[in-house]
Amino acid sequence: MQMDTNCIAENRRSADFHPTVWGDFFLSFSSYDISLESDSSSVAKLQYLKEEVKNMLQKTPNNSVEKLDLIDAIQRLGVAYHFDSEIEATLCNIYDSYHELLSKDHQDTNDLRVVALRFRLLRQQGYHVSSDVLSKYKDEESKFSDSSIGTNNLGGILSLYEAANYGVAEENILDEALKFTSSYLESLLPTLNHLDASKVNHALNLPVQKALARVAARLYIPIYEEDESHDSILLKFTKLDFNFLQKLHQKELSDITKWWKGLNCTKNFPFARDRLVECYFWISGVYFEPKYGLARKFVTKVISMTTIIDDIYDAHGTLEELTLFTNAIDRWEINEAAELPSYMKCCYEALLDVYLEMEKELGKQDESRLFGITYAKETMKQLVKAYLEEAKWYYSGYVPSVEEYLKVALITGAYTMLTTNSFVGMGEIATKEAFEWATNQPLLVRAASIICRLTDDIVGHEFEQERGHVASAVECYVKQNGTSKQEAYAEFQKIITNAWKNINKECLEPTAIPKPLLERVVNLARVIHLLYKDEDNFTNSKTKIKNLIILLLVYPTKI
Ligand SMILES: CC(C)=CCC/C(C)=C/COP(=O)(O)OP(=O)(O)O
Repeated sequence: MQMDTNCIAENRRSADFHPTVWGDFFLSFSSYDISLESDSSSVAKLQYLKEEVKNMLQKTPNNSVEKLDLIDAIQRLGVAYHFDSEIEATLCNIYDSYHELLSKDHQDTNDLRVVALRFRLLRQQGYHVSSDVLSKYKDEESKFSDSSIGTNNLGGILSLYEAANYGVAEENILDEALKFTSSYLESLLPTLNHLDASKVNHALNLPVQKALARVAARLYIPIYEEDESHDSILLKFTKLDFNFLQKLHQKELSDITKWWKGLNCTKNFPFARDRLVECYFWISGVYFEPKYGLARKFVTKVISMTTIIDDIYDAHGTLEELTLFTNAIDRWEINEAAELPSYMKCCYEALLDVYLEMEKELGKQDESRLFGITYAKETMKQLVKAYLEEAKWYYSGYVPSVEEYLKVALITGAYTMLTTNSFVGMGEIATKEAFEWATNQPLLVRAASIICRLTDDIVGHEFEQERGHVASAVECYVKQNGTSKQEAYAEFQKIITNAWKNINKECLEPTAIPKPLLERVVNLARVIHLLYKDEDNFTNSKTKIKNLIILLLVYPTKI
């Protein structure tokens, strides 16, 4: 039966989200054809430079400081994906001779910059090397201090700071190092020259461990260029590669914009956030490499639909409609659409189409890979059931305990759904075992979900409460403990810090599932750090995220 939505329309909440910043802007990039690039001179140049960098990697001795610096630069510049096997082989070799190296009385082994860099590169690669190696940089009182580290040792402090971000639980020495270096770097800022200040600001804003590869690369390129010690071949290769990928991303976004226009959001979902480009930015943070093009397209569509669905549950839908919608999703059957009010029907059909299209695309490649879609749909069903649970709490004015809230709100953060959906287009590496892992709340996904939920609640709860929204973690905490909001924020920050430590731990060998899959989850957490750390830059997308999108997806880097 078709419901009359007009008669209850006046009771609906509205959040007054600002309209899309981008409109049809990316449609203009429709003519780019990557296949035409394959014989062009710019691709030949790119290939040539790539070989040069590879040669450089092969020629530089593994036990040299130059090799560590080269790997660090390649990773920071966002081109490590071209040299995965070379970097893996080098770091494996360094790890094998690590203890021997440390026991030798060698000048490099005492240089904090080098010791902390080697430690970090190995941890980043998943080797659980001991942080005790840093204890010799403490003073007699067993504290890090400027005297123990040496004045004028900016390189050493920066290197220690980056290393300290890779701590796991109970690694007090890294906690102390992070605390000391963060405040020391802050205090140095006013005294530094332009280049050093840029390095410090970059590190404080986006430590390597929390940085999305493309964002970090785009911001690091000018810093690297300004540094006289840069390698000009690597720099040239990085810029060409950045621009080449940018064109590819523009074309993908153009194609997805065509699909989005077909949904006519302004007419069909005027109450919802129209954030397609921001969603693409989110998912290209999860994977940016060319080989994940199909996966990117699929998950961008999924997350854009989820944004509309979230706004239906949080604001526009009545409880009766939401119950209908949840049941229809649970049955996942196109005929169910007939039972829904027209705005929901539109959304339901579009959502089912997204999965159907992916099923067809995957089926063309390999029928045996379709099982991933079943897992992906299942997590979408769980997500809307949790949305409904929150809507019921809202309508009954119920404020749960923090524990009860998180049981539901870690699902409504949508990171289990996005993790699972992000595996679908990743090919053979995403086995049934990997999907089982993703859907059973493993520690890594739980940690990313905690970061997502608590960061979002800290920055968003006031605006949400004003417009009428289920209690967030902040309201639940305050009610349960009779404290101030500030105390709740402080407690949640501690939980977020621990969640990052769990992320670090889960990325150490031996990992539960292959690392390229884990990387998606870590990147999901990194997106939150970037977009939600200070405010909800996704919902209010006119400033920070707009500028990042301009840097990443509009203007090429100057060659
Ligand atoms: C992770 C996903 C799916 C992102 C898509 C956009 C989205 C729903 C963001 C969170 O919005 P919100 O702050 O309104 O979320 P909530 O209503 O859960 O607080």
